[in-house]
Order: sequence, then C-alpha cells, then structure tokens
Amino acid sequence: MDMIFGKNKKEQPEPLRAKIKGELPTWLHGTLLRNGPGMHTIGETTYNHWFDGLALLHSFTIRNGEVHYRSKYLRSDTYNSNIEANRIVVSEFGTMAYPDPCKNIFSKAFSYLSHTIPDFTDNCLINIMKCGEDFYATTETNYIRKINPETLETLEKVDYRNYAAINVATSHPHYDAQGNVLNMGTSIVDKGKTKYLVFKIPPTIPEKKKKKNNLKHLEVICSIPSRSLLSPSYYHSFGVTENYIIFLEQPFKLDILKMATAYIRGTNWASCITFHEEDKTYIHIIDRRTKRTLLTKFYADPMVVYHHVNAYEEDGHIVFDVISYKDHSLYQLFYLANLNQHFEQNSKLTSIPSLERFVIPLQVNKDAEMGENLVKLESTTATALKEKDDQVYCQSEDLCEGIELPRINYAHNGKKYRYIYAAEVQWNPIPTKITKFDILTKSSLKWGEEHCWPAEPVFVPAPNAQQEDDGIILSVIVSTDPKKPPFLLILDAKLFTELARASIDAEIHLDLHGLFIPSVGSPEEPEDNVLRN
Ligand SMILES: CC1=C(/C=C/C(C)=C/C=C/C(C)=C/C=O)C(C)(C)CCC1
Ligand SMILES: [Fe+2]
Repeated sequence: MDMIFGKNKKEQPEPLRAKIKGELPTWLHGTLLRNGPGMHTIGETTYNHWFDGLALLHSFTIRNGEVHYRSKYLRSDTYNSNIEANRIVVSEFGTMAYPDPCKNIFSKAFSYLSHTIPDFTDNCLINIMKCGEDFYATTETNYIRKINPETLETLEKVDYRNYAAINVATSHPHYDAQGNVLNMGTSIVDKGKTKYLVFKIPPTIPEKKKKKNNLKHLEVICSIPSRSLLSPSYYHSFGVTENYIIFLEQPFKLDILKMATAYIRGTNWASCITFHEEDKTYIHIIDRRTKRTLLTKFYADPMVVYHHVNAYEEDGHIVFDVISYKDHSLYQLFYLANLNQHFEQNSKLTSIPSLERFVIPLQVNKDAEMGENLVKLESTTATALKEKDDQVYCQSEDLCEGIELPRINYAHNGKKYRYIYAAEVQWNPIPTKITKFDILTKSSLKWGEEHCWPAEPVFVPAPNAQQEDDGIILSVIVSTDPKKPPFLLILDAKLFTELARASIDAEIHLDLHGLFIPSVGSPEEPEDNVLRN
C-alpha cells in the first residue's frame, strides 16, 4: 500500500497511447480530467497526511477509438516553493511547515506572529471546476488555479478573496442548466461576523477582454450567519434542487482560535477541526428565488457529511441524500502512517459510511400537533417531527451502507433520480470495488478485480439517452499487481459490464475527483460543449 499512497509519482506530460482491450463506444469523444495528490516527499521531508500531497493532474483523452494519457504536477506557488527549497515549506491540511529556520529568539517570535493569520496553500489537489470556458484545479482554501485542460499546464492563481469575503470554499461546486457555477464558502470573523456564503459565477462575461476572469462577476446570492463566531462548521459539499439550496451546519467544526495558534503550538490544520458529538446538525434550506433561508429550524442528530449525493423536490417536500458518518474517523485514517502495508488492520473506520435520505417538509403547518410527522411522502421512512418553537427534528431513512465518492447522471442533479455510482468502502477507507446502487429496488451491481483500486466512477451519458442510466462509467484503476498496468475502465452504465479497458504503461496515482469534458468540434460530430460533470 505504501507504494500506491506514499510514493512520489512520475509525471507523464507527453501523451502516451493506451493499449485497448474491448470495444470503446464509437460516440465516446472527450477528456476525463482528474486531480489528486501525487507527491508526498520533498527532499528529506514527508507530509503526514494523504490529502497534503502535491496536486498531480491527469487526463485520458478518448478520440476515434484511441485513448491517450497524460499527467502533470500543478505548478502551484506551493509546488514551486517546495521544489526550490527542496523541502516542505508550505503548510497543508495535515502538515504544518516551518519555512524559516529561525536563528534567534527574536526572529523566531516574529516569524510566529506573522503566521497568526496564515496564507493558505494553493496546492489545489481535490477537484476540477469548469467556469465558462475556463478550468480550475480546486482545493478548500481561498485559492484556485486556472489550468489548460488539454496540456495540463498551470495558469493564473485566483484568490476568491478578491471577489467575495471568503477564507475557505468547497471544491464541490454545482452547475445549473445555463452553466453558472454555484458554490459555498465561509467568511471567518469578517467585520465581526462569521457566515456561510452561497455564490454564483456566470459562464460568460460581458467584457471581451481576455485578461478578465469570470470571478469578476461573482455574485453572492445568500448569506447564512454561523451559529458561532469562532467555530463555523466544516463542510465539503452542499445540495441543490431546482428552487432550493441545502446546507448542513454540522457539528464538525473549524476552531478558529486553535487555527490562529496552530503555528505556534506546532500542530496542523486538521487538528483544528473537531467533531462535537453532543451537538446537533442544523439543516438550512435556502430558497433560490427569495435568496433567504426558510424560517423553520430543521435539525438532525450529529453526523459528519463530506458528500451530498443529490436532492430534489417532491410534492411539497425536499428530499436530499448524503453519505454520513457517526464520527470523523475518515479524515484520521488518511494519515500516511496508517496507510502502510498493515493498513488493513491500522486503518479501520469506527463508523461506516451510510447513505441517508432526509426529507424536509416545505409547508410547516403552525397548527400541527407536537410530535406529528410532517413528511407525507409514501416512498420513504424518513421523518420530520414537529417540535416547539418552530423546530422540526429530522430523522433519515438508511438507504445503504458502505459507499463513498458518489456520482450521478448530472442531468438529474437537483431532480428526481434513481441511480448512484460510487466506490464501495467497508471498514477500510480505500475502495476495492465500484458500484451502481438502485435507490428504487435497493439493489446494486458491482465491478471489482483482484489487486485493483478503483477511483470515483464518472457517468457519461450516451447521445440521445432516453433513460437515466443510458451511458457509460469511466473509472481509473490503479493496480498493485506488478504484472497488471493501471487502466481506464469503461463500463456499460446500465448493466455494469466491462466494455473496454485502456491500459497505460506509466505510473498512475490514486486520485480524488474530476470531470468529463466532451469533445468540441470533432470532424464528424456537431459541436458539443455541455458539461458532463
Ligand atoms: C489546507 C487547509 C484546509 C484544507 C483541507 C483539505 C485539503 C481537505 C481535503 C478534503 C478531502 C480531500 C476530502 C475528501 O473527501 C482547510 C481545513 C479547509 C482549512 C485550513 C487550510
Ligand atoms: Fe470530495
């Protein structure tokens, strides 16, 4: 396992042709572009956590029955500073770095003070965001990095703070039918307040000037005050329906005072995020038309959610599905010390990921009896119990256990849907299979092979698709069998059977997230520029 986690990966900047076994769908043209950590050791120094690794972008370009692979390290300021110093000089999620070895006590004190308000990293290793014609590598700090999706070259560094007062932002934005990006970020102790901001970035901008980026037209559409000034919730994603935004203010919180003293105390950012198991999860519902939150106070039991799966409206209710945990052991397990050859024993989750369905009644009748279940949908056992003071206690329906990295047919985002494509994880956080879960029948189809470690499965719809699962699944497979090279797996999304695999004679890293960019203007195809997230 050391080999696939901790080992520095070589980049492959020149396109490398894959060896194809099976039949690629003839309509499949485009690029699967993904992101994830690729380098964990610089000189004599090693990061502590897998999420700290330097971003390695990679892509599979599929065209005319051929597949080409490339990979390139994101030339972030963090990457450049580290490589130049030949050691880790920028702090990441799980590693606090000390850039200037201090010579005397005075300069030491000065160095500590100047780090009280830290400048976060631009090592954007988590996902790729499409913003109009532009693509960005993203992480969860205030920085994103524009990239060239074809050559994987690193372009401008963009600071969200120039456009909105946010210190952290998610790397799981949503896209609406017009191509607007919808995302959320937290504004920490700005003008005496801490709040969560929902913002929108348009796909096109009026100025024809190439220099401007779309963020110049970023619009904050709603602000939700944090329940606490110094401990806002940590969140990794959020949900949307056609008319609403779902934000979980979970009891997994950033401790700002701890963050402000982390550098002096010699601890990492990760240790400043704590799970308060005695606290509740507050469910904020924002009406996209009025740009305000609903007044009813919906809440649920304490939980930790990283990934929202999907959400939709049905007969006066909002249905939303999340992968939830009873504690935050997931982030704990990605310390590289746990991901060694003994990882099967060392990295056991104390809470298994669980797919939970919550249902929010949109009309809360003032005269409803205390304790009445306000959920009137036949299709679910999720409840929302009326309590005093306009509070409603929501209990979820367990849909299934042991899945993570969920994806859907994005044409169904915010709408009623049936299928989830995900990685299967049981007590270990590293997926060994990918799965298609049918919410209606509660059954699943799986793909797995010995010594194979699959990445998040991405759904690509077939042209003229009629049904939700008319399309294919793309997943990057890393193998620990020295005789089996890594490959891009192409499955039929309906049957979950293998259509083809494209083997690559190069090193491939385990990654996190990414997207599929359909080809533009191939000679025999009409121009198609729709995002297939
Ligand atoms: C550097 C840094 C952060 C980075 C967090 C990261 C990098 C999280 C990665 C999460 C992943 C990959 C989750 C997968 O499910 C914080 C805590 C936002 C704020 C402080 C500075
Ligand atoms: Fe994620």
